[in-house]
Order: sequence, then structure tokens, then C-alpha cells
Amino acid sequence: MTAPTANPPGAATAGTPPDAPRPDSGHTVWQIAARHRKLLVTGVLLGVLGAAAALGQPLAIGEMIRAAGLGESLAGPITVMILLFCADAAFSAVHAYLIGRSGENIVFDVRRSLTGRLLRADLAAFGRHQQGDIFTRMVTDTSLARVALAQSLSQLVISGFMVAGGIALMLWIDVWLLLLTLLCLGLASGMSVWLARRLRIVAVQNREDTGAFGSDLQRALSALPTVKASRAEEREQRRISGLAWQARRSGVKVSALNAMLSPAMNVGLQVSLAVVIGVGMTRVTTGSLPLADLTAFVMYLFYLVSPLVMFFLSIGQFQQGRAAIQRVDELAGLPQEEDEPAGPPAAPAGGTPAAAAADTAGPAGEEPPAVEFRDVRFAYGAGDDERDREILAGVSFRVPARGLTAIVGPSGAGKTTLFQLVERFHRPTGGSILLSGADIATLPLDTLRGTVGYVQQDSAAMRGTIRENLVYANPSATEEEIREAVETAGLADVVDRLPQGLETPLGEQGSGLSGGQRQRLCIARTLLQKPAVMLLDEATSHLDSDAELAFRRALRRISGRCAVVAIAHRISTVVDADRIVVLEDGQVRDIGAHGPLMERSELYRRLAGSQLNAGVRADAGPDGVGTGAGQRALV
Ligand SMILES: Nc1ncnc2c1ncn2[C@@H]1O[C@H](COP(=O)(O)OP(=O)(O)OP(=O)(O)O)[C@@H](O)[C@H]1O
Repeated sequence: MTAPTANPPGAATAGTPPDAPRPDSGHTVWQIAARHRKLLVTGVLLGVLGAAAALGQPLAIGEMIRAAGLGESLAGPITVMILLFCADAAFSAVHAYLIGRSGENIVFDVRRSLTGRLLRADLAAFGRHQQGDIFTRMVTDTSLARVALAQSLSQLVISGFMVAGGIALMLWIDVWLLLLTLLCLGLASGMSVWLARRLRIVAVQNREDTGAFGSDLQRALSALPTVKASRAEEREQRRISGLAWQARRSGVKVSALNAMLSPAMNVGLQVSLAVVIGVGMTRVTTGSLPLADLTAFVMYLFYLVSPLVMFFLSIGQFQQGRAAIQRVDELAGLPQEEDEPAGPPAAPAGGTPAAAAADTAGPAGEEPPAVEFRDVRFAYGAGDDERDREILAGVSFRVPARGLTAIVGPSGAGKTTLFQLVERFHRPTGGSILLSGADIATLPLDTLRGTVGYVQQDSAAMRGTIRENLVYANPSATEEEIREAVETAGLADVVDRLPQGLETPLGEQGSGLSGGQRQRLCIARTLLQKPAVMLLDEATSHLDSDAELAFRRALRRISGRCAVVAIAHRISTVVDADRIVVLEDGQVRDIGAHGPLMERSELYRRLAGSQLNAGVRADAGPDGVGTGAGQRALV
């Protein structure tokens, strides 16, 4: 039997980028666009050649009129005309293709770079952005940026060239007629520039409004069961419709300004056409201007209509694109996780940090602790008082390389924060955390996170099959390893009962499995990673008594192979832990085994009695950011 190929959830199955990522030479939209300048410039040059061919056409027609008036052969002028038409068509077609292609290349590179920066963003900074807004910037704003950088810019150059060339040729034909034309067009152009400026301001507002609508929609949809259970459909619809209305209002303003741009130019052109024909015909009748020249002049005026309108429309479009580019660049500017080791390299490639930390391991032969907290201090601090509050106030304890260490404490004591610091989602504000004797600040993130397995509180399963979820952190896991992990995590019965077994598809956030099953899935996934340290955050809170007993046995087995640190609200899960760290208000109150702690620690006795202590704090941000899980559960 051959094992089905496993792809991580969300892995691309089609349309995989043809080329490997380029070395990052800047991530702003302009810097990325600059990398595609060759194709862009070639496209623009061909467009200019097409425009030049178009500009030659009125001259050729004038020549034809002159030849007809003199009774000469028309074969020459007609041939020139046909050649000019063909050249215009061919250059314009290739120009449109190249500009379209470079636009797609730019937006692809922008999205690729942005995806990488979002995935590597500092979690704290990422958490301050609304997800719906991120999607709007990623999808809609990047499309607008493409239009601005490819179509609008090239149109600006080409129509600018057409206008300049047309004016030069009109000057050559008759200076007075040109001055009259410019007077009329100047007024219209001034009006158009003013409109384009206004358009940019309104376009920025419209992008913001659309982003706000997307964010709120996403917020409600991601918590749809809560919305329904709270009978909040009406309220949500009103609120989201209100935001949609704001987006509509600013969108209408954009349309109004856009709509005024072309007529402003058209009116200018029509007035100048009337003036030129009136004055020109008078001069033709007095004999001071040949009819062929007036015909060519009027044709140029007609030829100017489209480029002039395009020129000002492109300015408008470009202004909208600049607003989008600004928003994309803001997203690309998200602070990134620092992956520069702060000291000398601490671990050989692919190895655990232990070897590099041999000098910190103490007496020869003694294994350094798997994890050590040394006087660790931490505040989520972002300037405001509440977040500056110290969550961890000098935490010190050691986790031996083997065995089960439990962390217990009231809700909000800082237990999850401890784990997040080990994963380096945040940096301690004081003290240090050592992994097998090496300061985690000196470790490459990949080594750190490869060594530490983390089962989160809100067990994070994803859309995809059970198999895809399982092998997410270790795509090359064998069938045997998968089976062992599934059994160890107590998920074997569940998988065996499913008709499609490991190939059962799961919905968003792993829907299709119960909370407890999802949690076991995440535990199995972490086991497959073969970590040296396993962090389990409330990993047993969803398990029933039988499953919990089986899991405790599994824990013992796993903790014989690696260090296991488990946060547990159920004291029953950790009664047989090798050591229990009792945490309260960001400080270690006691460390010991269950028996002695029951005798000497009043806090521990209280926790053992109540299983779950929690206090409600009212500072929850989006998605409950800023609260412990117990606090969130009470909201
Ligand atoms: N992203 C955040 N920004 C600001 N404050 C936060 C953030 N995450 C947590 N906190 C605060 O830090 C404190 C500790 O939270 P933590 O999640 O570590 O507690 P916990 O002991 O794991 O709680 P629980 O048992 O309820 O899960 C809480 O008071 C919480 O309000």
C-alpha cells in the first residue's frame, strides 16, 4: 500500500510560482516595481512608437489633400497612411501586452513579498491590525497598485507624448491657432488637475472605509456561532451595513470626481474646436491659411481628445493607486520577528542547542536543564499604563531534560505568557531564558521552534485533511510515525471510526472534530515534530476522564523521552508530575511535588480545590487579545 502524499494545509496545488523568491532588495511597492523596469520601459517605448505612428497620420492626410488638390498621384500618401495605421496597431498591441504582463509581475512580487512579511511579522504588531483590513490591503489595494504602476504610468507617458507631439506639430502648422487652442485647454487642464488632487484625498478615504467594512465583516463571520447564540444578527447587520454605507459614500465621491474629469477636458476641447474652426475658416477664406493646413490642424485637435482625457484620467487613476500603494507599504512595514542571534551561534545546523551550550552545562557530564527561567521579567507594554503592567516579575525555575513539569496558578497568573516567551513570540524585558543551557536570544528562530513543540491553548487545527494537519510541522513523517503519534495522543479510536480515516477533510479551524479531538490532533502534530521540549498549554482541558487517564499515561511515556511542561487547570492531570511550579501574579510561589505542596502551600490547596480560578478583567482587545484563556472563557 502506498502512502498518500501529504501536503501541508493550504499548500498550493496549482499555479505554483515558477521561479524561486528573489533576494530581497527592498519590500516597498516602488522598490519592487523598480525590479520590473526593463519590461515596463520596453512596453512604454513601444507605446510611444505607436503614438508617433498615430501622430504622423494627420500629416499624411494633409499631404493627401494637397496631392488631390494639385491633381498628383495619391498612391504614395495612401501607402504611407496604411503603413502608419499598421505600425500604430502593431506597436499598441505589443505595448498593451507588455504593460499588462509587467503589471501582473509586479503585483505577484508584491503579494509574495507581503505574504512572507505577514507570516514573519512580530506577533504583537500583527495583533494590532484588523484581519479584514489586512485582506483588503492584500487583495484589493495590491490590484489598484498594479493599475497605477503599469497602466496609469504608461498611459501618462504615452498620452503625454501624444499631447506634446500633437502640440509641437500644431505649432509647426500655425502658431496663432495653437495659442487659441492652448488658452481654452489651459483652463480645462487647470480644472482637471484640481479634480485629480481632490480625487486622491477621497480615494484614500474610500480605501480606509472599504478596509473598515472588510474588517468588521471578517470579525463577525469568524465568530458566527457567537453572533447567532447572542441573537446579534440584526445588530451586526446594522453595524456592518453602516460601514458599507460609509464605503459607498466615499466611493460615490470618487465616482463623481472621476466623472467630472473627462467632461472638464471634453468641454475645453469642444470650445477650442469651435474657436479654431471659426477663426481658421475666416483665414482660409481670406487666403492666409491653406485648407490642407486647417484640416491637419483640426485633425490634430481631434487626435488630442483621447490622449488628453486619458492623461488626466490616468492622473486620477494614479492618485487612487498611490493611496493603495501607501496602504500596502504600511502593511509591508510591519515589524518583523528578529532572527539575528544576539550572540555567537549557539547550535549546529539541525541540532539541538545543547552542544553549543556545553560550556554553560555545569559540572562535566551533568545535563543542563531543558529550560531555565532566570529572573525573567515581562510586560506587554505598548506605552499605555495597563499594558506596561509587569505580567512576570522575576520568574526563576528549571525544567529538567526529562520528566513532567506542571505549571499551575490562577487565571491571568502569566502561565501562557511563559510559554510564549519560550517560543520567542515576545522578548523578556529582563532576565533570560535558557534552552539546554543556551540563551534563546542567541538561537536562530528555526532551531528554537524546531526544538520546542508547542500545543496552544486554543488548539489550532486548520482547514485540510487530518493527515495534512498532523504532518504540518514535519511534512516528511512516515506512516509509522503518524500512527504512533495518533495513538500516543489518544486519537486512534477517533480516526479509526471515521470512514475516510486520516483523509477526512476538516473545515475552518478544524471544524468537524470536537474540541477535545482537535486538541488531541494538535498534540499528535506536536509529537510528530519530535521536540526536545514539549509545551502543553491546558492540553487536557477538553479531555473526558477516560481520555485524560490515557493521556496521563502517554504524558509519562513522552516525558521519559523529552522534557514536558504542562499548564493544567485540572490538578488531577498533574498530581503525578515530577515537579509542580505554582505561579501567582507573575511570581513563582512554590515548587514541589503534589504531596508536599498540598501540605505546605495554601495557594496550591486552593487551586486543587477550585480547579479554575479566574477574575474578569475588562481590557480584552480584538479576539480577546490581552486576556488569559480563563478570562476569555468568562467573557
Ligand atoms: N497580548 C496581550 N496584551 C496585553 N496583555 C495580555 C496579552 N496577553 C495576555 N495579557 C495579560 O497578561 C496576563 C497573563 O495572561 P496569561 O494568558 O499568561 O495568563 P494565564 O495564567 O495563562 O491565564 P489563563 O489560566 O486564564 O489562561 C493577563 O492578565 C492578561 O490580561
